[in-house]
Amino acid sequence: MTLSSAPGKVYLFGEHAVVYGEPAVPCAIERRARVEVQRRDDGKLRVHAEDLSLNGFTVEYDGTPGNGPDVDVSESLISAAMGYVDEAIAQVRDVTGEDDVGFDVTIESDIPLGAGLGSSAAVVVAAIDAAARELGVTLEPDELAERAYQTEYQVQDGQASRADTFCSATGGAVRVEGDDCRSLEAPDLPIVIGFDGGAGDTGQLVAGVRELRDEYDFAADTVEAIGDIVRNGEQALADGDIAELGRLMDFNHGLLSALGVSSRSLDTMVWAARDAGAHGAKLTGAGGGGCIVALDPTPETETALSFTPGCEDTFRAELAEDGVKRLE
Ligand SMILES: Nc1ncnc2c1ncn2[C@@H]1O[C@H](COP(=O)(O)OP(=O)(O)O)[C@@H](O)[C@H]1O
Ligand SMILES: C[C@@](O)(CCOP(=O)(O)O)CC(=O)O
Ligand SMILES: [Mg+2]
Repeated sequence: MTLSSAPGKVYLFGEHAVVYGEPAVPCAIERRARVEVQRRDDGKLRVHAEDLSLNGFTVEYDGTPGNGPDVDVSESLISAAMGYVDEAIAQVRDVTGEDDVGFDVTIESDIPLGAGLGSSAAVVVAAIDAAARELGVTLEPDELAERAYQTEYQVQDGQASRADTFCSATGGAVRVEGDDCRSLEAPDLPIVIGFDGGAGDTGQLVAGVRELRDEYDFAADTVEAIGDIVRNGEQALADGDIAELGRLMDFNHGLLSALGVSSRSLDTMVWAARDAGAHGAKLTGAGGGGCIVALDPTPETETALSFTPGCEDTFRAELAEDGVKRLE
């Protein structure tokens, strides 16, 4: 039995635009997915994921073809939900050369699904790390991040950046631009998260931005402008200038909203945070629903969010210094 964990993340800046080669700065947070893996010699894949619910059902899924879970939902919905784990195991079979190996996989996570906190990347990083180690192969950080990226790339139909997976694998604050991935020095940031209880479909939201960008030059310019915000943001981060970081986050949210990936509840939470005196606030991740990230060293934003209709949960997030952790 082998157990690894990996953190989720928030985007300080640059989601979506990073898919088209602009830089982005995500930051790992102390909310983790833990994946326990046990080798099976019958080649089957059995996945137990308590937190994975489809239309209100919690499923236990045996990945064997023709042996789907006993719930009243379509096969396509199930494969959409299980795609990340299936592909992560395919990457492990490939990297170890053990094409026919099977696994029992148990996933436990404190990261809400589809909410912009990178649950998919955390599950994928921890699953690849644990399954490879279960077969006696300890992956170097670069190889682990690359395999995790390939997993997201496959599942999201070729529309993924290296940002989430690199950040989850290495921890801390990182900067990703195309295939250039590096760690950044970051001050202690007063991160507050608001969660509307909902989720967005990353693949669909990325596809929507792609269509806008293909159709309108001004949408392509908007994507480039997000890149400019990120470059300014890096400087503000290096200077430890929280007020400037907040202003740039506000601007970034406006441009994401223009690209159609915000929602009423995300906007409501962003405004609640701003009204409470946060330095800045924006949606994080793919959008459509899920989480916002705000910067506020005082308790005001958390208090305001806890009274905001549509905000289901609010909490402070510590920067996760460590990426993947090898637990057993
Ligand atoms: N606890 C979990 N158990 C099993 N699968 C998970 C878990 N958390 C995330 N996943 C996988 O990640 C998907 C959500 O990823 P995504 O849509 O990219 O949102 P995000 O990465 O913002 O949370 C889920 O549909 C599921 O496939
Ligand atoms: C929209 C995007 O930039 C980030 C998606 O983040 P999340 O899966 O919503 O946490 C897509 C990507 O970078 O692969
Ligand atoms: Mg994701």
